Amino acid sequence: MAKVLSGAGLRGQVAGKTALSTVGKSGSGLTYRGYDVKDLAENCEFEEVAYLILKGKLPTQDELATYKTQLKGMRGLPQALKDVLERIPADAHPMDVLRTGCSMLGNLEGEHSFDMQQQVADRMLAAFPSIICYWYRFSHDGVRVDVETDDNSIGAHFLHLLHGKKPSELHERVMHVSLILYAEHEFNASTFTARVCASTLSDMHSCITGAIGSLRGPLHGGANEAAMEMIERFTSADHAEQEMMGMLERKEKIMGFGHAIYSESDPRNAIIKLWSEKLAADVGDTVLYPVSVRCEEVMWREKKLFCNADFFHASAYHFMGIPTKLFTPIFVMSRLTGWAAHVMEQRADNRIIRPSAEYVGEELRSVTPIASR
Ligand SMILES: CCC(=O)SCCNC(=O)CCNC(=O)[C@H](O)C(C)(C)COP(=O)(O)OP(=O)(O)OC[C@H]1O[C@@H](n2cnc3c(N)ncnc32)[C@H](O)[C@@H]1OP(=O)(O)O
Ligand SMILES: O=C([O-])CC(=O)C(=O)O
Repeated sequence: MAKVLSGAGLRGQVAGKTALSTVGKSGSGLTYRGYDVKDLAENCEFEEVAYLILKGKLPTQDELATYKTQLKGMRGLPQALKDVLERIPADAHPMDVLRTGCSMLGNLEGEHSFDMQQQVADRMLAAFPSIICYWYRFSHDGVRVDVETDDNSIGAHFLHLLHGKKPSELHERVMHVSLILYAEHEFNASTFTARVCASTLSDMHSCITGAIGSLRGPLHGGANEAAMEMIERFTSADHAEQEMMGMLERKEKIMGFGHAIYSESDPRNAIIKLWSEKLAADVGDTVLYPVSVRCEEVMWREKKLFCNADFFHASAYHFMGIPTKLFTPIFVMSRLTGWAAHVMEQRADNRIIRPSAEYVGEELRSVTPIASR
């Protein structure tokens, strides 16, 4: 049954056109340029999907190899950017680091013409894992990592920089799947932010910096971190159930559940849940995965609320040894493709986005001189 889409938050309003994705349409729940996300997650690497989203078609073997080589060559960071990253304290939120990193990159390598948009998007795709890991390793371990790795994928590059060693095949595959699942999602809040910014004919770095700020909130991308903070407090499935019942009674919001558009399930959940289960077996987990499953059961039984893409990402990332505060930055590393493609789409058929407001303030009145107020 489709969700009734109306009311506050612009729900149900068509705010523009897109050829990039469909969300919650009958049949396959999520498609990128006509391909079901499940199909893409089963059969593709993230770089193929990034190419699809940014350049409009799935690459051939040769095109993919050339694209990956090109991205590999763009992983380095200018010294001035490294200097800025070294000044950001260890207790900063990594999403704020990425926001600053993206903005600084725009100062150093600005988009001077829209002809550069593809190149600027590719550069960010290659540089964001370097930015986040350079800062993380410097501020937490006092190490200046060499960000120019020869890893064959963005996900492997990220895990290599983070852990100081190449990831296992399993972890690299999970990163491909995760980055594919997060890559694009129509007019969600952060993408809409990017499109509003693009509609003023602003530069790509400004659009992406704004989008990072929108994704950071716990009602959007920040939910994967909030979900992790919740599930790690539970010591067993029964304990999880008991605590969740209390939270529901107190009408607390439970992060990682519900969705603005989907009504019965988020198609990305079943996919990442399966990988979380595999990772749980790989690390011998007997707590976090069963806890997560019980949370899912309780929320459906009590509220008919389902896990969104963020919920099982929490345990999956945790099993790969990724610190919780880096969860949402990984979302950025992926969603960047959707954001940039939306910016390009907006520019190709632009009118400044400027809705109207319903005025609910005072009627017209005159100013009382300050001495008489
Ligand atoms: C993957 C990337 C994403 O951004 S997915 C979303 C990530 N965010 C979260 O997980 C945060 C928790 N979820 C929420 O806050 C909402 O479900 C979000 C996603 C913001 C959607 O909001 P909205 O469209 O307003 O929800 P709704 O109209 O379906 O709400 C109906 C009633 O159910 C409630 N509800 C909803 N979600 C939760 C939840 N997670 N925990 C507890 N209650 C929830 C709403 O408050 C609403 O209740 P009521 O009718 O106002 O009494
Ligand atoms: O579409 C939304 O509102 C949020 C979401 O799931 C996403 O951005 O992936």
